[in-house]
Amino acid sequence: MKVLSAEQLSGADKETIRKQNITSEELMERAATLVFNEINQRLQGAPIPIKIFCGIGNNGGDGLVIARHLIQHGYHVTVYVVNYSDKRSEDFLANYEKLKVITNDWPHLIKEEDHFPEINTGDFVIDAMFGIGLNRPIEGWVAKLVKLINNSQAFILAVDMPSGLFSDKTPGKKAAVIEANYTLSFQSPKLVFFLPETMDYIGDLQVLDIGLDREYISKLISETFLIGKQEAVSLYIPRKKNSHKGDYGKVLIVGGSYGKIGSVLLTATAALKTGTGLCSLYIPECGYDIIQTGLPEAMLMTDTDKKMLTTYPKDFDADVVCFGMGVGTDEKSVQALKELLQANNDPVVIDADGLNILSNNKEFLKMLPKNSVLTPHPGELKRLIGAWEDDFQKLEKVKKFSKKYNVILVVKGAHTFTIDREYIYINDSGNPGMATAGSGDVLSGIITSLIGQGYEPVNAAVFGVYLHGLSGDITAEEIGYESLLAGDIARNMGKAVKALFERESMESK
Ligand SMILES: NC(=O)C1=CN([C@@H]2O[C@H](COP(=O)(O)OP(=O)(O)OC[C@H]3O[C@@H](n4cnc5c(N)ncnc54)[C@H](O)[C@@H]3O)[C@@H](O)[C@H]2O)[C@@H](O)CC1
Ligand SMILES: [K+]
Repeated sequence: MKVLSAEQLSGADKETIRKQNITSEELMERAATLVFNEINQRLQGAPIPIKIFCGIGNNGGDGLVIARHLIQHGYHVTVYVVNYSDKRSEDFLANYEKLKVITNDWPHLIKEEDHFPEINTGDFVIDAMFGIGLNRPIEGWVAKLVKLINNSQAFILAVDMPSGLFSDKTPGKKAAVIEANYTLSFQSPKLVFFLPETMDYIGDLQVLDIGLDREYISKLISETFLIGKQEAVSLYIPRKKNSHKGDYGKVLIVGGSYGKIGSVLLTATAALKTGTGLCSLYIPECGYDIIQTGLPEAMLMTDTDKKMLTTYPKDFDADVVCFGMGVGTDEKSVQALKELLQANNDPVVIDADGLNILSNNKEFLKMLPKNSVLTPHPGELKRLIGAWEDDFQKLEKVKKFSKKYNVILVVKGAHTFTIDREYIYINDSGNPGMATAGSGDVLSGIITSLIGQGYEPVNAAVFGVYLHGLSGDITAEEIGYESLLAGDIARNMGKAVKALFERESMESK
């Protein structure tokens, strides 16, 4: 799904109004009615107090439409107009008049702190103060109102986006932003919904298709995509009946050191479980028995050093090489990575200490084969590209790095971002149970495996990240977050691939 900017959305808005020959008020009616339907479906007429806070722009207009439908369906509604300015939008005014026709309970005007209502724990608050039109931070008494709502413990539903969030920049740590429990957003998710600094404001997210012109949207050039099940399925390459193990990649995993052999074991298990035909490992000698016992399907070569990697098997012919998990950053192991980069022209996957070695030896970056995949967590990313001021600046820095070195970065987080030059792919699978040791080793194994099976490196990264999250979701469903182990993610890869094609799970994400 395309993640559109505020400009693109308002363009689509205008084109829809023109092509469908409707007014902007009718479009507002359509969008806000969808929000009402969602609320009605969930509340089923429950007599809980609903407090709707409307701004004076079109987000506020949505709030008024929602209020009208709720009142007409017998809900207990109180409407507040957060009157921070007198410049009410036309569609706000039209709906203000319509509301007056159906109720004697006129909206309460809030113009200062003294007008604030009481908000209680059991209230259902609808935040329709600001949407994509916010262009400066919320200040003064409106900021105080936002804090009052946040502190109330009431359930908060945000319309389009939580008030206080911008679509193209982060609001800053001290800014007044609604902390929603649920966000119902129109037509397209916004980039800020997925950034580490701002994702917590969103709560659960649902995107409503408000029927903006499909043709116009399909022609819009977007550089940012949300990857859900549908997008993931489209990347899958089916296996041919007439095939043999050589068709599914000869993978080489290089890593491990004394005390960290488990990492390569996880990577190799994940690679084989993702469908790799032939999996070989190159590890320090101390890991020999561990790997042979733990993963009899894998083949093994050992370094002459007992405890760490010192060299790279230059003559070994692999389709794809993965380097870094559990390696450490000893000078001798730096040499191993250097040899690997000198010997390889095909894309490689670099993770963990492999990334730290790159950060400590920036001259290696130019040696990375084109379209190699780097999989940093936030700490490793900082060492690689330097510190950033906010998440938007981070994205710009990563794009620049990706372009400069011709590599793909998998920036790991609650929503993992795969960045290929100017393109951003935001992953929508996964859960907090996956924040566990070895989860990243498994991800590297999955991506490496897919590259070996013939996926383009960027597709391997995007699809691999999705499958990794999906396997984590399936595992968490079975055993909960707390006891989820990285090895479980690897072992459940088969279920994840199967789930891609199951009807009911197609609908769930
Ligand atoms: N396709 C769409 O884009 C649709 C948009 N609709 C709604 O329209 C919203 C956008 O409406 P608007 O553009 O009127 O903007 P908003 O309602 O988000 O903001 C209201 C106005 O407040 C002013 N403002 C901005 N920052 C302020 C601040 N810090 N303090 C005081 N005033 C400030 C701005 O001039 C802005 O026009 C969307 O978020 C959505 O809820 C819907 O009605 C349906 C269709
Ligand atoms: K809002």
